[in-house]
Amino acid sequence: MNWTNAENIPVSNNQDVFTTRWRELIKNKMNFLSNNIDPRNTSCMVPEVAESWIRSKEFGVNPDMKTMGYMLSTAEIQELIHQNSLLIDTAVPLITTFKPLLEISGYLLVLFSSDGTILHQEGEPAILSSFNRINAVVGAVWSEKNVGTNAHSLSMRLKRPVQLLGPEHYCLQLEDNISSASPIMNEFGHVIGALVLVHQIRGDSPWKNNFLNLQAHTLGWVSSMGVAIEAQLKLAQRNYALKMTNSTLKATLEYVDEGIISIDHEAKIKHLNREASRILRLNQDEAVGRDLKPFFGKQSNILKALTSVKPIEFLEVSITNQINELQYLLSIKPISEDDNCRNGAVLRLANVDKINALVNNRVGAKAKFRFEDVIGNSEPIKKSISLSKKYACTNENVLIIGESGTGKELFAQAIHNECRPLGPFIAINCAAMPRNLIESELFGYEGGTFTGAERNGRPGKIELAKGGTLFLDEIGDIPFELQAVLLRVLEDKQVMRLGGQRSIDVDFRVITATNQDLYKLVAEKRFRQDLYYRLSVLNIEIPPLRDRGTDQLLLCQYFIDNYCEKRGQVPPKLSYATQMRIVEYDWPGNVRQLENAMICSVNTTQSIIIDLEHLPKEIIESNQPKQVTNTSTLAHLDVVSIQAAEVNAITNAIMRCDKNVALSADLLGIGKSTLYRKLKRNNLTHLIK
Ligand SMILES: Nc1ncnc2c1ncn2[C@@H]1O[C@H](COP(=O)(O)OP(=O)(O)OP(=O)(O)O)[C@@H](O)[C@H]1O
Repeated sequence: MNWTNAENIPVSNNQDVFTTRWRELIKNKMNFLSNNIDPRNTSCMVPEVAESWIRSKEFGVNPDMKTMGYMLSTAEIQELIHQNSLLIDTAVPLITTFKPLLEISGYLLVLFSSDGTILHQEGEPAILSSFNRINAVVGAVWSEKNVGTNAHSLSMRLKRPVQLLGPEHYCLQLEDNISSASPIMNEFGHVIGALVLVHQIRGDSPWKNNFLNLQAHTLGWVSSMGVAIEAQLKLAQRNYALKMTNSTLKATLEYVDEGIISIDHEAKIKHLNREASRILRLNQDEAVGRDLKPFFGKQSNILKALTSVKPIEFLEVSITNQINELQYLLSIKPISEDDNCRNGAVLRLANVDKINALVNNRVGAKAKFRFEDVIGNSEPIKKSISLSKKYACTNENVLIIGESGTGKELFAQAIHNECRPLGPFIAINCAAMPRNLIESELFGYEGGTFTGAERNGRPGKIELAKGGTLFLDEIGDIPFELQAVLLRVLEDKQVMRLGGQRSIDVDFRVITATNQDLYKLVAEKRFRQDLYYRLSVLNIEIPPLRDRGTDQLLLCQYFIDNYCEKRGQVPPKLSYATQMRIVEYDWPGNVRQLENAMICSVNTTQSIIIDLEHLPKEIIESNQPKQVTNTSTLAHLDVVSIQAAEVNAITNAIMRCDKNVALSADLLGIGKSTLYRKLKRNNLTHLIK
């Protein structure tokens, strides 16, 4: 039907407000469309509607079009539905509840996306099919740009409910409708869609009906539906966020390699991660609701802590599952609403072995030397290396015998790295440790064992060596009374802490070292014979430095190069006389003494030569030099040639005399002209410039 001619509308004497408004609107639209008369200047026009008419005209919308909007492609529709899934899932169930009412009342309820595309609609079959005829179907885009002024576009633009009365719609096809629209906004106030309730007025003279009351109701209805959808959306969004947080938390907990258990106020399991279910040997379903207390046996302090409001940190506990008893570090964080009432707690179980490995790593309980680091080509050292390599991969205890500073620990580390490189290397010097501490150091202690001890107890070095090597240096100095305990640990491979009740399994290898004659100590009853035999299953002797021939000079250069490299310095060379003294010297302190002597010499010399005078005093003044019978000892060495010695001497003198030629010549015991000649011959004239 066409109501665009206002003159066709009969005006009766008792014409009501509604009819008058309808008539005026038609008149205005005709004036605007045909004569371009600005609709904003008319009293019956809502300004926002007038502006929308103007925009619609500017967009080039044809007010007489028969089918409205345009269709999206199937793929575009799928994408749109996916993007608006939360809105659709929330709004459609609500719209559906009104379906029976809509079907008998001549109404159509339509859900639009924020860009004006139809997402869903329900209504009376007659109105639905009449709207379908003008392309009001799911996937059709009905924006202001292509269908002109309409209620849903205006409500989304103005962010408030809007009602359009028949001729207020821009297109003729919509003029027999009263449309009430409510925008739908998300929690951030962004418009995400709109809901429209359309009432189609049928009959030839719609203006005769007073729809004022109806208008008020429909606008109220659609607005409250909009509010309800928004509330549902917020809830759905929160639920979604909560779900996401929950699954992120779950994934994080699964990833953590510690056992995490949450319990209620009675210590019943509420949730546990994969590691905890592995520790307790319970799958996650059977664990929920189970009492956690039995897993801690009779450890009364833990049983109390499980239901207490006080947190605990890193308490050593043993957990008994169906198969075995395991050591863990337990932390409990109570969850309480206030200080006195506890709702539950979260427990953390950290694997003691992993923590020990971490601590060992951090405190440097690692062996850094390998056999490649053992410097020496002499027959005696080559023999020690080859024997050590043979013994390295057996699991037997090894006793290393050698004078002080010969490299016993170096060999122990190399043996460890050959077969247990990933395990800890725990070294104890039995001579350096106070007698009263050595026992607790070795075996550890339980909490409260003695005054000054840590409250929670502490593992001993033997426990820390689990999976690796325990290196007991100067084993001859271990107190006699401890020898029996050590023997038992070595035999049983179990350790009991001081003050403890339970034995802890320890798998480790023992390497001992001594510079004493252990068998003599046995004869003197200062060392237990049974322990001696247990420790010395395999023996390795490290030769003293004086028996290693030219290894001494190899070691010298190795230590000089190493030291200078660290300091970014050019390594000096040993003069012939220095080399002679080094091989003659007896080296009572062995390699350690030689290393220190080289560090001292590098620091003393100011030049590229280490001369006799730069060696430590005891070596220079040593009055019992070892006789070098065979000068071929030095033959393979980097012996300084006479010319090189001359260059060194001249360089040295000129540097010491601050480039003063006369003084330098004096110092060298030659004349000035001879010095000039030598400088020239050796290409050293740059030194005096
Ligand atoms: N053959 C070698 N090659 C390289 N460095 C060595 C060699 N022998 C010993 N050293 C070095 O000499 C120093 C002393 O060695 P180490 O501590 O192993 O001797 P030790 O016999 O265990 O001494 P002590 O009897 O005093 O315990 C260390 O810095 C070590 O790295």
